[in-house]
Amino acid sequence: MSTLAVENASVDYGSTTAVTDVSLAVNSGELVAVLGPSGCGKTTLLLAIAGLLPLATGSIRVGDRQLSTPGATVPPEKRGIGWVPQEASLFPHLSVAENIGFAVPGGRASRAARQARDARIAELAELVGLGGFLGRAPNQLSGGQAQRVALARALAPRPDVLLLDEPFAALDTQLRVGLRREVAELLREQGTTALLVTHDQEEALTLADRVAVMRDGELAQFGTPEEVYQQPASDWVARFVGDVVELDGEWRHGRVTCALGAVEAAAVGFTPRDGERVRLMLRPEWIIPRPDMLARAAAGADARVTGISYAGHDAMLTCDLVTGSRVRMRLPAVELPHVGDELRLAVQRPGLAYSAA
Ligand SMILES: Nc1ncnc2c1ncn2[C@@H]1O[C@H](COP(=O)(O)OP(=O)(O)OP(=O)(O)O)[C@@H](O)[C@H]1O
Repeated sequence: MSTLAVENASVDYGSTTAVTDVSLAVNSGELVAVLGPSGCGKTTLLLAIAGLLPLATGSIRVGDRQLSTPGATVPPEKRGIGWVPQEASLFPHLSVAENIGFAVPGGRASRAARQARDARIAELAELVGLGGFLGRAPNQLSGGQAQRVALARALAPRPDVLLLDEPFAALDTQLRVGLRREVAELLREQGTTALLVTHDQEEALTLADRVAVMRDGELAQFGTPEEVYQQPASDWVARFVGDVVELDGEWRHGRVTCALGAVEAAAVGFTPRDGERVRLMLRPEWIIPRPDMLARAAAGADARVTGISYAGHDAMLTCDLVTGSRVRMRLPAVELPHVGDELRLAVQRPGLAYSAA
């Protein structure tokens, strides 16, 4: 597999620019998720990488091959790029084996070439867990099985780069979670360089080595899942990637004085003056209860639990602060407080301060 380098790429639909000046380098064997809300340009970027749309500016390279520049686009079938679409879109009149082998040369060639092709089809069917399904027709497969065939078909010609366009979106929740984990493991085992488009934050954070967050055609942040979640580059990224607790406050000496007390914080993207109004953002699990009496003296704020949303492994608590604000706090569902309990809340790691302007 090879590296994929997208540099300053812009893509237009007539007078509408759908992708603006995006630069993205995917290392060999890396799985990168392109995450963003509907209409932000994810699919357009993928189509340009696949060679189905021309670039208005910039370039796309795989390894040392220049594949797209404005005015020159290597056609899709010559780019060495595989595509797994949202719905499997298998050829209905072909068997599973014929679908997998569709893009593998050798069908009408010598006996040795045919044998190599059949071996590749069998190997891939095994790889995606469908070794016993080679003779089946697509209409005899479940949605998850069809999507596995689509993955095997895309991997069969040994592409340099694999593009996956929301491949799990059409599957029900349980199947989606299981299949996406399997697929990520398989891609890692194969050392596949892959770009996965999704609008599902959890999918991006759990599967990818790095996440490219897109907004309105631009790259809003490109980093590891931890970076994107713990150090969002803007308040928009913070809100889009996960739950946030937002409080207005005043910046003073590296702390934000707000309804939760004087909370230590890092300013993101600006240098606040002492006394400046800022917006503090916290993840709900950064807030913890301090039920012990000693905590009374510690920084924090008194609160009453007003709601609990139980999710099995953890729970989201809604707490009303005596100062009048409301915050949400995520706790492991081991020993949970009850609605009506009074707690003292503290923040266990520095929050993020964004400009209130
Ligand atoms: N063929 C087209 N002609 C004109 N504009 C288009 C065309 N296809 C997409 N667009 C516009 O380009 C922008 C990006 O669309 P794109 O499909 O890339 O977004 P997306 O992030 O993949 O969205 P979704 O998650 O809903 O699939 C949108 O504003 C869309 O309306």
